[in-house]
Amino acid sequence: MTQAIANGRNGQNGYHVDTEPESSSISASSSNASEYGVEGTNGITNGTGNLTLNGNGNGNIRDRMQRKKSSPMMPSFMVSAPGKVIVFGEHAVVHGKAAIAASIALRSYLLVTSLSKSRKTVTLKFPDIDFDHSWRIDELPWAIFQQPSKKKYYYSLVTEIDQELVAAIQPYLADVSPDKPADVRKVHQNSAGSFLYMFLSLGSPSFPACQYTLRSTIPIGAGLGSSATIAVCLSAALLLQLRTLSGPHPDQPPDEARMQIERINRWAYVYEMFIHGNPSGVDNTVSTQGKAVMFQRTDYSKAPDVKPLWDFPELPLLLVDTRTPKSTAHEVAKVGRLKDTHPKLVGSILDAIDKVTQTSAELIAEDDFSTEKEDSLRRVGELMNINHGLLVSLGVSHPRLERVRELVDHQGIGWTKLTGAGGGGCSITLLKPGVPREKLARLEEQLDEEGYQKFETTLGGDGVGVLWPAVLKNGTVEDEEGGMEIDQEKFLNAQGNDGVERLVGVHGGMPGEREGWKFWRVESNPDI
Ligand SMILES: Nc1ncnc2c1ncn2[C@@H]1O[C@H](COP(=O)(O)OP(=O)(O)O)[C@@H](O)[C@H]1O
Ligand SMILES: C[C@@](O)(CCOP(=O)(O)O)CC(=O)O
Repeated sequence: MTQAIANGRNGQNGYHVDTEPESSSISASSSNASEYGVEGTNGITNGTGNLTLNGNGNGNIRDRMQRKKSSPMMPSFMVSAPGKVIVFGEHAVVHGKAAIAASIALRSYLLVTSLSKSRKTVTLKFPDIDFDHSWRIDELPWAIFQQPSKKKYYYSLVTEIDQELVAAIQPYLADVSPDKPADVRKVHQNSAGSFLYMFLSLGSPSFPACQYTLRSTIPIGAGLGSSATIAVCLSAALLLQLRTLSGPHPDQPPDEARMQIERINRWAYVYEMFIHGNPSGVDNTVSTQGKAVMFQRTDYSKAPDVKPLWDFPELPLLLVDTRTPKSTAHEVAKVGRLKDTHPKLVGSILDAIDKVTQTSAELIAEDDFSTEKEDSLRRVGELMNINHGLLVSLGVSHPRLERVRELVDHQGIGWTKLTGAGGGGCSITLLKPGVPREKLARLEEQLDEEGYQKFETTLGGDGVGVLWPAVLKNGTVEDEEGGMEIDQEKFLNAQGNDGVERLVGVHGGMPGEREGWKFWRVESNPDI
């Protein structure tokens, strides 16, 4: 049940009391407002049992709002989300088949800084892609987003992008990066459009002025889900600013944590839909939840089936970036066209990929499966090779990916498949046990000479995390008692990926956990 409560100027402040069907026990104000000592700007709580409505839905609320004190600014905070590899099932997953994906240690980091009320602007600062733009909040097209037939809430399940709303955003993209080359400008406008769609859907004209500064250690457009990490970071940040998330905190019951993750994931998917058109949602799901998942979306009007694979093995993987840019939308559309032209044939290739995914899930669930056993690794490796062959037949490989197979598989070093959309991007190799060190060193040299980038990464880390407030102990002279505040300048000045990791990383560039970052942990819930 949803009761939208206007403050007398229908929808002007976007105040609403939401009783989420599947979550009526979780309050919109939740524990974090008090936990973090934040008095919000636009939250009216439910779940407290003391909020009543009169006939026109605004009486008591209006009284209270008139009495509402001016609220202090939110502290700066950070959100982080991991990239992913698809181990089995990319492309087939767009057509309703299962895929297995796992999070990786490379992550995006978003710093949210509040501005004084007089500023009234919202800013995106994405230095990795040289994008910086501000909008005046009160000039944005709120009216159309808040029409009763269009209005969405933090818990809404949005499964398609509304083209009328997209059209309403267009004028606000016109002055985005006017001096950049057309291709760069398109990327910036796409980022801006996705953000505005989510901001306007969730926010209100009274949303606090703020800046979103993003840095990422994930190569862009390489098949490691970089766009999904941004989607997840922005979704979590907005929902936190609206105080519609509880936690994360260490004692949080797993089913409450699951609900928070579900909310973040739903809105991250909206961002991904805007950027990609027809994404399966596997990237944002694994980025939100972390670890590894078996994912399937048979009906695009419903939420996907997501089965966490808590015991996903720590496979010895080599991740290689071809450094050849690709477009996910382009590769997905190519497969779609091939399917339209040869429905039966492509249908059976997609079925075969599904079979590979299912077989691998069964294999790694076997009691005697072990990453120490050659036979176990060989069977997974063979499935990866089959999956790659099927992707080749769908036309989504690339000569640079085939060259990795030549250098690695044909030398007996491992089993390789492309990961993500293909057409460039990255490959993953499952390394054969017992390959001589010299052989591996030669491979690394050769990859380096040919302009490939190699990543050593672990699979299955934490999903979306929050650092609230943005204060960390870095063991430097800048640390005051209680830590060092991460401000925008420090964040922007961090040198390269290592600098970002050292300054704000969830592990601080070291093994183990760093104090400060918190995660919604859902492991112990057997139902998801
Ligand atoms: N570090 C970043 N900063 C800003 N935007 C980014 C960043 N990384 C990715 N993006 C956004 O994501 C898009 C790439 O997404 P996509 O093609 O799906 O690649 P990937 O395979 O990495 O997910 C970029 O065009 C840009 O809009
Ligand atoms: C090809 C696809 O299965 C994965 C795309 O991954 P990426 O954008 O290359 O990280 C598309 C999707 O699942 O939406």
